[in-house]
Amino acid sequence: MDALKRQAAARALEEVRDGMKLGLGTGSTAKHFVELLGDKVRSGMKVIGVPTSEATRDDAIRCGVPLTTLDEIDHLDLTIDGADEIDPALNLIKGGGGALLREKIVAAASDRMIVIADDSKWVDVLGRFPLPVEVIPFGLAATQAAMARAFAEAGVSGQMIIRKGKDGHVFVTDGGHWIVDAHLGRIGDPPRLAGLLSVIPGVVEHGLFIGLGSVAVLAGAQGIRVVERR
Ligand SMILES: O=C[C@H](O)[C@H](O)[C@H](O)COP(=O)(O)O
Repeated sequence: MDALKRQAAARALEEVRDGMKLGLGTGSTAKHFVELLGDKVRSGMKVIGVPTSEATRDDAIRCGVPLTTLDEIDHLDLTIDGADEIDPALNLIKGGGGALLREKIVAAASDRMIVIADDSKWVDVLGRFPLPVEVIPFGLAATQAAMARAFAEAGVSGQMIIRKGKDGHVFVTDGGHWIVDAHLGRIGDPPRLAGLLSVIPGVVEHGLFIGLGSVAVLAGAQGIRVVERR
């Protein structure tokens, strides 16, 4: 699986040109990309990256990739990031690693987003992977009740679980928020659910990426498949 992730990352690297401003994703697949990009930088390629998490910032520094922020620049040419699920419309579920907020800000500031993954992430319908929703701890019960109403309106339902870290304590995102993982099973209309979740005051952001992925690079046993958003 790890070899497939690296193959997808290597294929995406072919799209990177000298001088590009890049969004650097988070997770095990994006980490391969950062490492391979580091090799290119060492051989003379000039790029600058905006990391989508503290973990990716550390990786990029380790690999020698020059960094900036979206305070210093307001626009990126290309973001390369992983995903937890990808559907045929290139709607995504992201946030399994808890980085969805910065990932979405960075993807939205980019001309293009290439999603890199092993082909196990490709699904007909999103939702088997629990949907991460980043929330403000204040008023959590009220926010969860509003989320349940949004789910009902979008025709889905399921358990909501506050994410815990490996240490057993509540997982806290880079932005200081919590994550509620919603086990919905099958999300029939992702854009509708995304819209309903976005207007809940206690929801900072959710892991549905709609219309952001431009291309998916999927590595499988049969080779690499590149899918463009129609
Ligand atoms: O918050 C984490 C990100 O959305 C990741 O890109 C996503 O979870 C995929 O990670 P991985 O490449 O490790 O499967």
